[in-house]
Amino acid sequence: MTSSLAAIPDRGHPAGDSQRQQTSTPTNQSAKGKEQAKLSRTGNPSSGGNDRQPVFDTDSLNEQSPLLSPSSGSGEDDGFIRAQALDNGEDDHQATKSVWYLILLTISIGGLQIAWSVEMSNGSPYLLSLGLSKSLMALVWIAGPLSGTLVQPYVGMLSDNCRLSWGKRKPFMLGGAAATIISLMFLAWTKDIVGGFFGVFGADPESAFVKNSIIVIAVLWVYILDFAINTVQAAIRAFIVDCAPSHQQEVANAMASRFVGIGNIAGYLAGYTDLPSVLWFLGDTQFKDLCAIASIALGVTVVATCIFIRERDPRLEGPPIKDKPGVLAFFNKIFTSIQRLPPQTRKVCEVQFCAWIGFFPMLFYTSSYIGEIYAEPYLEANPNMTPEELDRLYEDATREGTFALLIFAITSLATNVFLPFFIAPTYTTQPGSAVVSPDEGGPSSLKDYDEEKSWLDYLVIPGFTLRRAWMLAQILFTCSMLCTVFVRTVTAATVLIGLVGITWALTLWAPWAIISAEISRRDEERRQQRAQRMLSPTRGMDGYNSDEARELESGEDAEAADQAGVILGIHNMAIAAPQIIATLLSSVIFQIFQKPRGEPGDHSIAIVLALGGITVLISAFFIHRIRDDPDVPADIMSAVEDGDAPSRPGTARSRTRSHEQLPRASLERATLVRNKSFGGMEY
Ligand SMILES: OC[C@H]1O[C@H](O[C@H]2O[C@H](CO)[C@@H](O)[C@H](O)[C@H]2O)[C@H](O)[C@@H](O)[C@@H]1O
Repeated sequence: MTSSLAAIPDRGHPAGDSQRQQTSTPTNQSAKGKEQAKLSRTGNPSSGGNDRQPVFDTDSLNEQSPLLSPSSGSGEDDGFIRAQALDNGEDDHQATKSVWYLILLTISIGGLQIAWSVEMSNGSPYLLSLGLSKSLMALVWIAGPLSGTLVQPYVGMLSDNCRLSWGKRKPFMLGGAAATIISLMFLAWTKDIVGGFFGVFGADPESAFVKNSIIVIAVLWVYILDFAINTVQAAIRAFIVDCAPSHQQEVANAMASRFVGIGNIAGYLAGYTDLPSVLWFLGDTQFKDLCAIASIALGVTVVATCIFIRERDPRLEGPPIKDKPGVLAFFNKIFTSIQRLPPQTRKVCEVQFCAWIGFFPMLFYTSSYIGEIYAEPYLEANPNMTPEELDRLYEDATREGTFALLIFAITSLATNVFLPFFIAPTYTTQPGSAVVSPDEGGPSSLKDYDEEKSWLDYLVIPGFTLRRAWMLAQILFTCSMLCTVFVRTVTAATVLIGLVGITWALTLWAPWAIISAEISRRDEERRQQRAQRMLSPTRGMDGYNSDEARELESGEDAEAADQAGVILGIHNMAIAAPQIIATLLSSVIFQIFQKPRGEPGDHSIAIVLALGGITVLISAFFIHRIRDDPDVPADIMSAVEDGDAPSRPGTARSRTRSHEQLPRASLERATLVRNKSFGGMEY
């Protein structure tokens, strides 16, 4: 795998750096590596070339260097690995990334979303067309939440412990994508494959046996598909955390949510188009064509991400935790990991757990809700419709409902595109930053503040942080859902659903941004600690002495075990598990309030939606308890807010002055980086 940082412009590196990376051959790297890996005092191009500060020459220390092979055992090479580990504090991955990098990093989640939207919007009609009964449909719907609850933490755990040279997440992204594509293809062609197979043995394709076999196998493929999709989703989310720098987690996740929005709309629009007449070569039915499109989109985007974005070599992290095999051990591990979740992540999980009880009915029953409102006056006017008339009425009603979902998807995407420009930045300490005082050469970590203030900065609403926007969006959701009980026109109901598109946009963005920033910071701290350990002469190549290595193997150093994969997996459990609860609760409410098909006055869905709105209100309260700047000491924060420290991008002159005013101790802690939420036009 080639170095992505050589291919993609990276603002964190002067052009000369990346050019050198591109032109360095293994031979000349090894030749100059030995002398340049030494700690040397050289001019730092990032600081204008007029200062002298301790730097490592990263030319000879990049992860492609043959000198850095963890399997190498020579003392000299060991020295290089240690040097690189020390240098990790300022490694490529913490440098500010360009918008192109972020696009390539997150585009695969858009490809995946097309697969999701095809399954969610067309999966049920397809299975019904095969003859599956509506009552058994619930068995299929439960596959999504079930796989989300089980697969994502498992994949997270496996990928955290993966030590393949090409990365921890890429094997799961590529393997999961291949499995998703295979499942989509088999699902779409089930009738042909199963019918053809039994046909070889002379079975009648119209026989009950063949038809039932087709249904059973199709349902099986839906389960495999959901498990495969969740594998890719878990790996991509962790990949974003691993590959975006800590201070760009907000913007990376904003980008990801845009791709989710684009993927959704692309999926819905493809569903509207008469595909067999245009894409006949992909298949003779709408569902076959949709599955083919989703497969191509997923395959292309995942491969693009894997080719252009370089992961850290996980072998440099030392040996993986040896988890005990077995189902019990897995649940035990998850339970332990839940107990020691990082504080912000724990709070976000509480929010998600409550919120998704309310989101699930909104996502799944919206079209039926709008449809009921549409049908109501016709049913009142004509209580004795024939089954055919009812079918026609509900077909029109479903179209109205689907239109509302399209408005919802458009509002959501528009919010994801434009809202980031208005969000006030939060601050984070940057563990990967060099802590060097100005008199020693200036803090290179504060390069963000060198940027000129652009006109986009004037769009920012002071105090309107991502967390507050998220909280307000949840309250908006509650208000909209409570209104569903009173609304009686399709237009008004469509407006309510359009409004909750804003909530959905923030749901796809804020939680991941908050969690990812926290995990990314912790990972970086851990890398630095490891780097320090590696400098100790009593340590092994993995940075641990023999006692620590034993602890790790036995899982005693449990704190070190929880990385992005397992934490994000647990976060996904907090999304998926409440969907199971919501399914059960809503079926109870339907039992009580639902009226027979064709009878007016059925408001059962509105009741479910309104109750969901209340659980989302509880989640808004939990958001209220999350801090905007959890890791920034109060004195530093107030210095920033008072303008004593560089709070906003300003001129280099003002930056330097405010730095000189800070005491050394504060300065060291004030390796403060702005967590930008904005859209990417700034790059
Ligand atoms: O988080 C964004 C995603 O939300 C849904 O996925 C979640 O629910 C699925 C079951 O309905 C579950 O399998 C998955 O693990 C959860 O993340 C939604 O289905 C996706 O479209 C969306 O990207």
